[in-house]
Amino acid sequence: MITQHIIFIGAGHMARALIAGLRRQGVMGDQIQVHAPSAPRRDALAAEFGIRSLPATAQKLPAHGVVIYAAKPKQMPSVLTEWRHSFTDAGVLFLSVAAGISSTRIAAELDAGTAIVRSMPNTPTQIGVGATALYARDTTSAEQRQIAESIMAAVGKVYWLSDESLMDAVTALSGSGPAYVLLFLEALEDAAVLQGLDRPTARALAVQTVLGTAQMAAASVSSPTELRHQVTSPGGTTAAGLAAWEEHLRPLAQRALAAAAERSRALGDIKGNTP
Ligand SMILES: NC(=O)C1=CN([C@@H]2O[C@H](COP(=O)(O)OP(=O)(O)OC[C@H]3O[C@@H](n4cnc5c(N)ncnc54)[C@H](O)[C@@H]3O)[C@@H](O)[C@H]2O)C=CC1
Ligand SMILES: O=C(O)[C@@H]1CCC=N1
Repeated sequence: MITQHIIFIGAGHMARALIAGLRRQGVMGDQIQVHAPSAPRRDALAAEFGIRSLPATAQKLPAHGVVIYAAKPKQMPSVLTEWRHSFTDAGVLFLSVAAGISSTRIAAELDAGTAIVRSMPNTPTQIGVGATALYARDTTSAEQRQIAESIMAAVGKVYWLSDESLMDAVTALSGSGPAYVLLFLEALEDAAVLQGLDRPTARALAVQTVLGTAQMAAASVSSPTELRHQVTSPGGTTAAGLAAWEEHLRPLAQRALAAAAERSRALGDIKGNTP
């Protein structure tokens, strides 16, 4: 059970996905507060989820609270400057979801000894099926690691990394991944419409096919390759379709993940990042 007070800095898409997931899991509205400069944005979250809405200005943190950094990477320096003195209270955990920003960088801006966990969740957390990678600095106690894990496990699957440099690859895969899958769904839907299906039927069949296949892969001990062979009759329709996919898909996946990982590394260069 999550009993800690959870303080969100940032009221955007990722904060909303996490808050929605935590509330669905029974975390109480009065355990969660959200800080952001835009009152309409944070007030909308407060109204939707029954949580507290507060300005972006720093305030005293509750003992053993968890601060979830969910503003943009480029806002991290000014936010840390604003909040750094609030972290002097023992037991507060800083849990970042920001792409690219290393825990070493965060630690340099906060009191030595502040507990820091860096994470990379994704938007399916909002319905409890997220994928989150976590990395803890050695200033983080076993109990605080467990708290970070409980928060992210409440909204999906959790994977610990022992090497923080892998976070860029994780960001490229599961952090950005929902957008790739959604683009794939759009492309399948449009291609099916081109083949004559009406749009609602095309969309429903595309979504159910991706969902069912992902569930089958998750439930199976067989590899994706073995499962794919079960679908592929010699000389059949699947083999014909796969030949077209094979021409581009693997090199494209490599290019896409390399580009996203490179962008993650660039976001970590706080002076050079733009979004
Ligand atoms: N959207 C996604 O799928 C994922 C996003 N992330 C990370 O989550 C973070 C937030 O991303 P999004 O929610 O997509 O962005 P967003 O643009 O939707 O939200 C950013 C929020 O930060 C707030 N903000 C700006 N300045 C602030 C300040 N000084 N103090 C407090 N709040 C401030 C804004 O008002 C806004 O509510 C980023 O660091 C991103 O790298 C991580 C995983 C997935
Ligand atoms: O696009 C981004 O930068 C963020 C990080 C992972 C998903 N969205």
